[in-house]
Amino acid sequence: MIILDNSPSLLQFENVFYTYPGANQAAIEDLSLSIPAGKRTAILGHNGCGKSTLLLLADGLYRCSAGVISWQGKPMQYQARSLNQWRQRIGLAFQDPEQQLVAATVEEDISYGLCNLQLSQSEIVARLDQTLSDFNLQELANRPLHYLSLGQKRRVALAGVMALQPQLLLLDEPTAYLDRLQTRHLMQELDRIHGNGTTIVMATHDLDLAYGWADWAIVLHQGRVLVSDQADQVFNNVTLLEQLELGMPTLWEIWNALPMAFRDTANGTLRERESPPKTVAELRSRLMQYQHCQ
Ligand SMILES: Nc1ncnc2c1ncn2[C@@H]1O[C@H](COP(=O)(O)OP(=O)(O)OP(=O)(O)O)[C@@H](O)[C@H]1O
Repeated sequence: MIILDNSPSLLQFENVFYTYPGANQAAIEDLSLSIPAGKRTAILGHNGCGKSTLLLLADGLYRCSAGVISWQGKPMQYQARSLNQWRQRIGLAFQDPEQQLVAATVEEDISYGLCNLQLSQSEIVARLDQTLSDFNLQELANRPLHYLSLGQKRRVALAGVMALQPQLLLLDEPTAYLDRLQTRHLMQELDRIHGNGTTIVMATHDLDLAYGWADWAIVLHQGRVLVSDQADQVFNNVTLLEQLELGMPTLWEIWNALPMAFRDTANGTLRERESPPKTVAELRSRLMQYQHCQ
């Protein structure tokens, strides 16, 4: 079921197909979706369901075998010049930052993309400085990339994408291999980026992460969209998530395992069902509120 959001759509896929050379089955099959502007969209699904392929198609790195991919209604053109413009609007951070980083040092890598935009020297320097500061990379600016940890490489790769000031940021499993602290830092960076007006799409199989972060969710299965809807609606669709064996977000499960009385909130004389909490802090605060009322 594909629900259309009221927000204007930035990116649309219409009946898109993609088959890898030599493969006998399509990785993306008759896929239609719309990415709402201003939202945090999570693309969910098992390994191999087509998340990375979808993002590579969205960035124009792969060309669909059939169907149309459009930006605000204008179909993607695959000539080098059009693709260059396309990629100024849409930035993609790869699952593996090693595939993204091309230069010798942090500073050179971030400058590389800026030089390709043919900006003036002063604009390049200004954007480089701003990006190093935004991503807290000043101390690493001259560090060779091969000396960096994976988490640092991810930060540099994301910084390189954001230096180009895209309107839409695509992230492929951005928290893979990151520890909890690095994940927290990344999510804070994403909050800042989103707060500055960038629409974000994140492909992930981490349901807990998506649950706490997304306001829109798309579930992929075998190269097709099964559902595209408000994240709360998707996470409340127990039948679908269980059928796909995707599991349920941990906080959602804890909340629903609590006795009914915990889950209702006093509102005057009425008691209303609250929506499940999105963070552990929210859950704790609601439990304390409940104990306080007893
Ligand atoms: N280079 C390739 N050549 C042939 N088939 C590929 C290639 N890359 C991916 N595939 C196949 O395409 C399908 C979709 O893969 P894709 O990497 O897009 O899935 P994914 O949802 O991103 O998986 P994961 O969560 O493991 O990253 C899978 O069946 C995969 O085996």
